[in-house]
Amino acid sequence: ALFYDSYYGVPIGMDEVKRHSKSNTTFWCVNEFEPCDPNEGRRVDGTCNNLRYPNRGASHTPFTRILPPAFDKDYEPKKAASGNDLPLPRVLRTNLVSVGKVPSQRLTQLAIHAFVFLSSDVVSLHDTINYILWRPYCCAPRGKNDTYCVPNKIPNDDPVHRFSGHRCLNMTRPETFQSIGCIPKGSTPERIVSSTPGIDLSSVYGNFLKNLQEKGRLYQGGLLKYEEDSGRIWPPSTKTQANVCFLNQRPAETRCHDMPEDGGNTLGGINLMAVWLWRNHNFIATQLAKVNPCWDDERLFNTARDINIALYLQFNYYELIPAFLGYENLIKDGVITPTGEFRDVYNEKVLPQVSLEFPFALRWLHTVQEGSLKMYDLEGHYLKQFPIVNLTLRTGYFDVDNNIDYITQGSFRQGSAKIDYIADPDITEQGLGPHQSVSDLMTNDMAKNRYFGFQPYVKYREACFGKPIRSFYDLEGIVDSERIEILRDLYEKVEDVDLLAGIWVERPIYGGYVPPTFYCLTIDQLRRNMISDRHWYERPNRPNAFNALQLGEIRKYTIARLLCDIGDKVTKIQPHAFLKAGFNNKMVSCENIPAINYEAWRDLNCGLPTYFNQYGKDIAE
Ligand code: HEM
Repeated sequence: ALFYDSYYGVPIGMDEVKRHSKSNTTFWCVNEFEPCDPNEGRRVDGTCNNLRYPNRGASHTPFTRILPPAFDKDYEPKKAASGNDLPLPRVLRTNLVSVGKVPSQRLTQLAIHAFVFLSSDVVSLHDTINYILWRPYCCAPRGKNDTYCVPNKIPNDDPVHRFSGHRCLNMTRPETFQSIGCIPKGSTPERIVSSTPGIDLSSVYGNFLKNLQEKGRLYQGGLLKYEEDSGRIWPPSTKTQANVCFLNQRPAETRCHDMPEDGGNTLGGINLMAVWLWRNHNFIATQLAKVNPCWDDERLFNTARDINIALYLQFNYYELIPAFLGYENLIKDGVITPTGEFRDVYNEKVLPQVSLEFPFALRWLHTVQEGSLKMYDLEGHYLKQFPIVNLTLRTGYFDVDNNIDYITQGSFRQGSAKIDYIADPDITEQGLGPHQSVSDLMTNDMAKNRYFGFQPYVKYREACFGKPIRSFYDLEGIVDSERIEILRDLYEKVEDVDLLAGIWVERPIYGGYVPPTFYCLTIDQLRRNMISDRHWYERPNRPNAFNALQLGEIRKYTIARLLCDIGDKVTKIQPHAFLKAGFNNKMVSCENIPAINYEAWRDLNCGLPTYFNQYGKDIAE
């Protein structure tokens, strides 16, 4: 095996490995992997994606930054230009984002589930687990002596908590290479997370080969392990009571997934998508086995995983992201191609990394999370609702009372929250449901803005759009006047405005529905993914690349097809299921939702006839 320093990206000797082993930092600070084979497909642990820098792309490797960091002394959050403290995060949140419930008439809950799942592919849970489980005391006197604790103050005149008496919101600092001990303290804090930076279904296949082998693979027919319960297929479950599904209401609720990573047991939306894409792997493997009876488990598994990741990228890039950022915008900016042909923009000089700004910008979507998960029967009749924030770490709920059937129906029938500067009260006042007595996700978002050391909003705005902003007047046309007035009340100068505050108040981008700076930070990463990923599914020149026929099949895929193939009792759905059903998007039988023809993967060596003629045309059509 090879040993690489996870931060510096260079090979290290056994002495160094032993030193880490002694100080218990091997897991975080050392990447151990087998030498690269240029013809091998995508590795689960992300190594060998870039053949020159083989540990880049693995977990625990550094983020990149779009703009260099800006901190105060000792890497504490920066102050206002005047040297005064910046406004409290909670004050910014309560003033800049209103609270209420306004249902979107355009986007469905499914779009939000898919987005949160996408973000879970590139971050990890430990920063949240830190304050929920390991340091629940940051608001208590004990928290004062713990340098990890950085709780958020609630002012006396808070619109909600002047009545409740709460004066503090629990929070801890983000974990960094410095705090873990990979690199010396005293340098710019660099965030560390466990997911691989690639958008590669980390929440399904995990980030480490050993976990996938032990918890994922069935070693039969290319399948992932699964359980059947009341006619439904689930990922395998933990058999002990001591598991991460803390909120399971026993004795009825017992299910807790035992997957290679725990992400699938966390937020409701991530859980749903993880179950669906887990099942989808087995659906694909089964189809492949039908057309290729001579393929062994290994080949079926690897091909099914490659296709599953490709389908996921296809619906993210061509369906989900356009529903927010605008289809034409994404074509113009080179994020997607309208032609459907191969596309090869790989550049080995660009390392497979995620910008720190990307998952941070995605937090803006907290404003679009509808708090009540509505459930419907198979005919679309409303049945009941449940607060989604109370589903975190409560996998068991999905498996009782047919809930997953009704939640699945709700996912494409219920609207998300509207994009409108208004956030759901469950997000702003509860956030973590029963896990904390009080929490405001968006106050934490604002506080993290500062602990990540992002430069001011105006610097990002200038980096994205060129034009400098020198005064609050320059925000005219970018931000509505009433919100400029609030910014002016809160901040001394326009150059003090935090990045997230700017994103919260911007007017949506032309041709799309998101704030322009969110757009800019998001497409930067979406482009980086395809440029830096040697295994990008649209490439004709990657190991085991799809042929034109196969890519053509992948291009047909939609989230509606996913639910038709593996959703619980889904027999009809609208073709664009991230958007609400309506005049141009009528619900139809699943038979009318384009499906993948797995004949495109038929291997003539298996000796069965093919359904395609030599021009790649489906003879059966
Ligand atoms: C039920 C709804 C949701 C809950 C309960 C929830 C909860 C949380 C929590 C507790 C955090 C950590 C806050 C902190 O920094 O202390 C967080 C961060 C985050 N959330 Fe959500 N969230 C929800 C919905 C969403 C949605 C719809 C998205 C869409 C993309 C999203 C994306 C993110 C991202 C990207 C982060 C940052 C993660 C990181 O950098 O480690 N969340 N969320």
